[in-house]
Formats: sequence, C-alpha cells, structure tokens
Amino acid sequence: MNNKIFIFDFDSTFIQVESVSILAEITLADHPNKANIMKEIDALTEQTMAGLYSFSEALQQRLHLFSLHRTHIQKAIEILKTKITPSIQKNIAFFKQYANQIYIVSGGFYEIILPIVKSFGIQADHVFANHFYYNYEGKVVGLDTENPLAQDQGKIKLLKKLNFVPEHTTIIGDGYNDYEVKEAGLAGTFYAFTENISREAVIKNADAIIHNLDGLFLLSDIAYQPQDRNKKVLLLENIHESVRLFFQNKGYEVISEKHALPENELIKALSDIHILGIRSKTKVTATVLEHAPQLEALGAFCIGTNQIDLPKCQQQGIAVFNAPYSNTRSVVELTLAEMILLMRRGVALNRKLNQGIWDKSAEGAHEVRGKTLGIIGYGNIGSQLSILAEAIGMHVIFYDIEEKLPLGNARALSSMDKVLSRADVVSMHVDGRKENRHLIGKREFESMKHGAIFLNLSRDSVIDEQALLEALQSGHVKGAGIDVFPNEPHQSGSTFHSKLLDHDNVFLTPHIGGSTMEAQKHIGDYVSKNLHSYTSHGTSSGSVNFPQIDLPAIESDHRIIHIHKNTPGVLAKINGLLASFQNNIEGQFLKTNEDIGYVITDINHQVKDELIEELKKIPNTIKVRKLS
Ligand SMILES: NC(=O)c1ccc[n+]([C@@H]2O[C@H](COP(=O)([O-])OP(=O)(O)OC[C@H]3O[C@@H](n4cnc5c(N)ncnc54)[C@H](O)[C@@H]3O)[C@@H](O)[C@H]2O)c1
Ligand SMILES: O=C(O)[C@H](O)COP(=O)(O)O
Repeated sequence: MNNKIFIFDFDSTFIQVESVSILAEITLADHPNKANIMKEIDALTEQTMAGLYSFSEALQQRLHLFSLHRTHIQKAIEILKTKITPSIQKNIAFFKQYANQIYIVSGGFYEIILPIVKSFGIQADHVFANHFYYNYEGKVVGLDTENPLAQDQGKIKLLKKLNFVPEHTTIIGDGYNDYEVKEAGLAGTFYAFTENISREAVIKNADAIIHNLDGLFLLSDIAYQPQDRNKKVLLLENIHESVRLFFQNKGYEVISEKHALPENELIKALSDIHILGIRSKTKVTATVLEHAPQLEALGAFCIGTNQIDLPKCQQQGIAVFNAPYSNTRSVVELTLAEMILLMRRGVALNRKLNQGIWDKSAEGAHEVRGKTLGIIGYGNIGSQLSILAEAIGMHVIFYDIEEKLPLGNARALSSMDKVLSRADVVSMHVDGRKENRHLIGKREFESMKHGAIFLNLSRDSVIDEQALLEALQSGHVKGAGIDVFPNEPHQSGSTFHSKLLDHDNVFLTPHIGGSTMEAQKHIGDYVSKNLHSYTSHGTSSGSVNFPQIDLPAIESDHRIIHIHKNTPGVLAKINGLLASFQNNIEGQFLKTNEDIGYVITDINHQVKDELIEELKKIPNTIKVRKLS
C-alpha cells in the first residue's frame, strides 16, 4: 500500500449528487422555469458522464443556465456536507490514514470540494478541480479555461502532469472520464463506483465494479479495518425497516426479528451484539445485561423505558436512548378517537350491527363538546391531548405530580382525586415508574363521576383491571378505552386473554397508540441516528441514563471514551496515563451524573491497544472504547 495512489472522483462518487445540480437548485429556487432548466442540466451531466458529449461544452453550457454568486457557493457547501456518500463518510479514518496517497481529481469546482474533503484529512495540494472567476460583486463570470480540468479529456491532461506510476495508480469514479484515465494508460486500475449511480458505458469498461468503499478495501491490499464493520446490531419487535437500512448503510451487520425474545433467547442472541434495538415488549433485565459483554448501546424505539433495567445499564456502561416525542401525536389521535367513539356508544352499536341488528337511537350518545376531560399525567402526550381536546370544544383539567404549565385554557388541579371527581372523561398519560402500578383501583374508580368514560393508553399496570371490570359492570364507569395491558404477548398473531374482553362499550386495542407508519418512521430515524452517533463519535445526547455530551464527528483526532463510577480522581489518572504514553490531549469533555462519569478525550496519536488496556485498569472504570 505504501506506494499506491488512489484518485477519487468527487461528484456522484465522494458525494452522492452532482454539485452543479445543487448549485442550480439554489440559484433557481424561485425561477418560474426551474424544472425545465434542471432537466436540461441533468441531461447534459448524464450525456457527459456516459462519454457521449464534450465535457468542456457541457460544463460551459450548464453554467450558462443559471447565474451564480459567491453566497450560493457557501450554501452549496453546507448542503453537500450532508450528502457525502455513506461508505465514504463511514470510512473517514481510511482517508485520514492514507491522506498522503489520496487525490481528488474532478471536473467540479475546487472552492466547493476543498472545504468538504479537508475534514477527511485531504490537503489542498491533493485536490484538482476547476476554479471560478468572480467580478467585484462576487458574481461568477466564468471559469479558468486554461485549467486542464475545464477541457475535454481534462483528467488525462492533468494526470500526465502529475506523473504518477500507472501500475501503482487506481482511479475510482462513476464517469466515463474516470475510465478514460485508465484507457490512456495513466492508471493501472479503474474501479467503477456505483454506490450513487451506475452507468452502463462506465461499468462495462471497469476492472471491477465496487458498490461502496468496502469493495475497494476487499480488492486492494490496504491495511485498514473499517470502523463499524465488526459491529453487530440486533433489532427486535418489528422496528421500522428504515432502521435496518440505516445501520447496513453505515457498515454494521444487522439481524432483525419481528417479535420480542424471552429472557433465555435474548441472552443467547446478545453474546456478540454491540447495539440492541427493542420496543415495549422486550424485558432487558439485569440477568440479560450481565450476559451481553459487547453491548455498548441500547435503543428503545418507543417512549417508555421501564422495560429496561436502567440502573444496571449504567453500571455496565451501556447508554440507553429512546424517542421521547416521535409517537406522541399518534397516541393523542387515538385517544381522541376513543373518547368520541365511547361517548357515542360506538362499541355496542358496532357489535349489534355486525350481528345484523339495526339499532338507530340517540339514547346514551353525547357530543364531547362542552364535556370535561381530566388528564392524569400532563407530560408530552397529556399536554398535546389538552390542546387538541380544547380545539374540539372540551374543558380540560389535569393533575401532574410535577408543576406543569397549563396550556390554552386548561386548569391544573391540586390532586388526582379532584380531577377524577370532576371529569366526564378521564385519560391516563402517566409514565411507567414503579409507583404508578395500580394507580387507579377500586377507590379511584368509585371517586369518578357516575357514567364517566375512562381511557388508559399509558404503560403497563397503571390500572387494576379487576376494579375496572367491576366499575364497568356496575355502570359507574360507562365506557373504557384500553390500549395497554399488564401481560401483553411477545408476538403479533398470538392469542390474548383479558378480563376486559367481550364487553359492551369497552374499546380494546393491542398497544397500538404509537403504532402508525409516521410515528414508527420518526422513531426509527431519531433513535438510530443517536445510537450511531454514540457508538461512532461518543455523542450521548438523547440518552436517558448517560450524562449528555454532544460532539461533532471525529475530525483530525483519535478519540477515547472512558466511562467510570462517579468518584473523585479518575480524570487525573486518565490524563496521567495519557501523558505517560506521550499522548497530547487535543480536546477533553467530562460530564457526570450521580452515578457515572463520562469522559471523551481526543489525542494526537493513533490510540494504542496497550493504552486502552491500561485505562481499563484505572480503579472504578466501567468501560473504555477507542473510536479511531
Ligand atoms: N399506548 C401507546 O402505544 C403509547 C405510546 C407512547 C407512549 N405511551 C405511554 O404513555 C405514557 C405517557 O407518555 P409521555 O410521552 O407523555 O410521557 P412523559 O414522561 O412526557 O409524561 C408523563 C407525565 O406523567 C407525570 N406523572 C408521573 N406519575 C404521575 C402520577 N402518579 N400522577 C400524575 N402525574 C404523574 C409525569 O410528571 C409526567 O409529566 C407513558 O407511559 C408511555 O410509555 C404509550
Ligand atoms: O412507550 C411507548 O412508546 C409505547 O408504550 C409504545 O410501545 P411500542 O413501541 O411497543 O408500541
């Protein structure tokens, strides 16, 4: 590898898109003919990249189709930084490790490319691309046409000047002009890079097709170990498909199951897992955690985390993430639907009609408008329900154990009993803390108004089901909507038993308050991003049990994560060790909570395994990881 040269194309290879299209998108934002101009630009790009049209002509023609200013270029850079090709983004460490042997050669624009590739360790003198000319107002008035890259066969002309040894030179790109370098004898190998686009004329001439950067690592003799390649993710309970794709794109190995696993199976499955994704049915007990030696992070792809032994996770240095708001709206919509349906005796009438009985009557049916909704637990769901219930004409009263700002015209009452005794509809939205078990029992049902409607969409055993059954049978509670049960099956399709089955005016749903396509996609995006940021950069924001540190992706440094019991003196010991290994600290972040300390240290050297081993020996250390 020492004498090898790797030449990367930029547009549609290093980044996922063509920068000229992004520039055009920005400048033409309000142009009435935007769609047609964009089509013209894309067609010119396509013809050129397939080797069917003159590169220099196409470049000039595309730039004439929109009017460019320096400020547009800045905007484009910001956008393009978010569009780096996934396998390239994931392997930033490769670019840093081999920065001296990597060149970017592009028919694109130097001012755009350099700020993007710089954070990959690629220096200015390894970037070759076109340069704009500006007028005094910062408007682009042309290109340096003397630059070979503005000309036809530009890459060939440039490579001749660079004079690399062809047998040691590999060119990686998506366009015909990349292949031409090999055809001209200036590179020994051409790999067609198809992660973003695949062109027939290009792939048929390639030495090999590489679908992502892993292909390059497999085909070349490179002593580089992709960072996430060995990391394994286990996703349970039918987590949204986008999560599997997200992790696969980032290079993790992903196993997914549609259902939850019982303890013994979970223990077996976790032996080599680094990230576990669950929903409400998987019980992550202390025993399970003791059998998960590799586990770094746990994602609850839902709101509640009471199915997880959080203190034990902390003791083991496992960061837990959830999605605190992503399904809130879905739960609120179902709650509203249930209360309206129950106020109209919807369950009973629906059952009758299904039996062929037409029972059209207003008897016992009411509007929700003007009625009083009592919310117990005015958190994210309770408060959003409050807003929407008022919007349909209800009066809202609520009780929360914490001081909460009443939204709209809602009124906070000083006790749960006061809410229960005044509400026409009682809706439970408390969290799943242990103390809330059987929060609503016989006494509480009896203190409700005669004929009240009762709803529970909050976790687990908040209600005593037997007491609810009796309250329904006596008619004291007129109707109930229940979405959550103390013993829920682990798998869809399982049989289900409850005291509440088969009751007129009880609307039962299988814990689907948050189960909408919208919510599951939002949850998937949110939690997987946080899990990946934690495992790859150490960022702990969004974690429910770790001190929160929000950091950018690792740039030029080598990063070490140290998790320890929160006792004095650990940081001093870490730094003493780093000094004894001749490592200079380039950045250090420490946050603690009551139980643990979380330190992230960027150092100026490749992290040695011996250093990691020594760090692990510091008293009170829970976990140490190196990130680069
Ligand atoms: N059915 C579903 O599919 C579904 C979906 C999402 C969330 N949930 C559940 O809904 C519940 C609420 O979720 P959230 O996002 O609003 O949570 P949250 O943490 O934002 O709100 C919970 C609120 O309840 C309050 N609270 C706790 N115990 C209380 C008590 N005994 N009396 C009064 N107030 C109390 C807390 O102070 C907090 O304000 C959770 O149990 C969650 O797991 C269910
Ligand atoms: O906490 C939650 O978000 C709910 O209990 C929903 O859980 P689920 O993801 O298993 O539907």
